[in-house]
Amino acid sequence: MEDPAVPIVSLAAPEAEAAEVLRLACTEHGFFYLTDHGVSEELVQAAFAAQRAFFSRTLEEKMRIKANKYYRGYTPFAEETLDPQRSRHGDSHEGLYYGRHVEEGSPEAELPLHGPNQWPDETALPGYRAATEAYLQAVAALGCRLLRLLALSLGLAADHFSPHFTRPMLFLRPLHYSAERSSEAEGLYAAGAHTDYGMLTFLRTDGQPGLQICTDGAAWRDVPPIPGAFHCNLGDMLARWTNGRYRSTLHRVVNRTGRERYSIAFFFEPNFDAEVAALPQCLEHEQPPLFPPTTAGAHILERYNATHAGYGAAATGAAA
Ligand SMILES: O=C(O)CCC(=O)C(=O)O
Ligand SMILES: [Fe+2]
Repeated sequence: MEDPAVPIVSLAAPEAEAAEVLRLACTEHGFFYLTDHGVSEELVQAAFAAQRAFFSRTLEEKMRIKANKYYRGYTPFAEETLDPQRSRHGDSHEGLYYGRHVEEGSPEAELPLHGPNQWPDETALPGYRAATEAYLQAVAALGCRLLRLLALSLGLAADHFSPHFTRPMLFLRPLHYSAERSSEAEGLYAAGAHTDYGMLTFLRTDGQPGLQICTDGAAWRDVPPIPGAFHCNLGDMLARWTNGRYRSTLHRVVNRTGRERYSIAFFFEPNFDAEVAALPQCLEHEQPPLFPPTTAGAHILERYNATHAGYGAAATGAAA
């Protein structure tokens, strides 16, 4: 077999071995494939079937669950511009956001991004909610497994990150890319170049190519899907936490096929109030931290505001 584009972390390997592969992947690539992860293919395919059914509804129907003030729900085509510098159009995808359910009126719902999900009508899309929730739960459990390995890979106790994930922020983001070909000349991208904001991202795609990464500041490299594997990558928050030792790598999606594409991203983030400050283990030779301490919530909100046209309006309750 040809060498994979980025390392493969197998959860079937002994923990110490997997942690070592993960460490190399995180320091050199910021991306890896995750295999033997235990999330059943049936569940994944059911989640994809549900999203295809949702995105095939009319715009009017989809807009009934337009992202609310908690930023959960539907975001139409071009609402997101991941690379405002190079893009002259909004990204050619539409999407959805779901998270951990937070009861309206509960103290936690006072926090930005925390609140109830908005689900499409069950009679129009029977089974949609069950398939999507089952997938969300499965990837969240996988996220917890990865946290252990991540801690071990940094030479920390396996449960180091656990206290920061007692009320995690979970963002499930089903995406539907249009068939429109990307054009660098026209500043049109399926998903513009960006780094992810948070801690860990778990991505599945429908098998269509398009995802590219840039690790050297110059060349874009394809990261083709491996059947059954997750694409995983690290976001800026983990780079901050590890004082730059673990990389948050620039990536984008380009459409060269003229075909539609579906993917489901899952962003696994700490509690809103979790403090994110450089780990002492990552401060070599008394080198000062590269970033001031922050909280997970403040960090995420800053990035949402920069990339989502609808976010500010939704969060303040203004008509978008
Ligand atoms: O759809 C993909 O392949 C990548 C999506 C992505 O990078 C993101 O949503 O942050
Ligand atoms: Fe991304």
